[in-house]
Amino acid sequence: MADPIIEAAGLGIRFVRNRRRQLRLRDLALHRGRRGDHADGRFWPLRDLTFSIEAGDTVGVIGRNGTGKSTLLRLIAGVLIPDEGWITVRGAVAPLLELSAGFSAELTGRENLHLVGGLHGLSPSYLRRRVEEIVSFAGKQVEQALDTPVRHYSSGMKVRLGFAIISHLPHPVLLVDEVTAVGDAEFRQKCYATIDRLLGEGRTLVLVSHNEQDLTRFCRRGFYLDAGRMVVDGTMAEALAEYHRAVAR
Ligand SMILES: Nc1ncnc2c1ncn2[C@@H]1O[C@H](COP(=O)(O)OP(=O)(O)OP(=O)(O)O)[C@@H](O)[C@H]1O
Repeated sequence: MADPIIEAAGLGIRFVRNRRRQLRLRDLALHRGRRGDHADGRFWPLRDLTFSIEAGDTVGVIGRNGTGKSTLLRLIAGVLIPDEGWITVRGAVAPLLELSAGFSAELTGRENLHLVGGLHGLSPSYLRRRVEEIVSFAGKQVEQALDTPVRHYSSGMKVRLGFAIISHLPHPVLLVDEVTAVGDAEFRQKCYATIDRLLGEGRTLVLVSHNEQDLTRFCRRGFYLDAGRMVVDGTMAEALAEYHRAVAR
């Protein structure tokens, strides 16, 4: 059998909160005299995660706010480096994460398309051949503003262009973080149709969402995270059931 496309063991990462900015009298009283992760602002948003994902798996990640879901996607994307354990991804990753985050405000839509596409490993000739298709996918407004600096784009236009670029990557691993929560109804339909098409091609999906319909629609498998730990690695229905039980407690 082929090796898993994503594999992690004992995976953990530590963040440091900016205590100067966040320090409050209440915190001072709470932490005085105590030495621990939180006392100096250091904490583990994710710890001790062990899992493997096979090519073609569709995994939904559920959990309360701030339990490390987006951090997990950023570790898979290679944007963050673990402090403990390891993670291996055997294939290129198309990250539908912060969709307009990589854009340079002073560059035009067209220039950003080449920049971001290039950063994700697409060759200039491949990009030139696909520009029309990508731009038409992004919609009329973006098409008309293609040679305007991105700082004049609305947030919806930036997200559309970002989605159009990333969804055209041929990469086998697709990471999606609440992308269907942004944009209007038409954009959402486009997102759904695109994700369906990409999954039909056998891509591997890791989806973070609070939208249970989306999770159930796209994912066979489910991870339920709580306080940075893996509580359930099972079917999507099992992960959702445990999450509901925890929320009701
Ligand atoms: N760069 C960072 N530096 C310090 N702390 C961070 C950083 N990024 C995230 N955090 C903190 O790490 C924890 C996990 O954040 P993460 O975004 O992974 O949670 P999440 O489960 O995706 O939350 P949500 O459901 O609200 O999107 C949170 O406490 C968050 O405030």
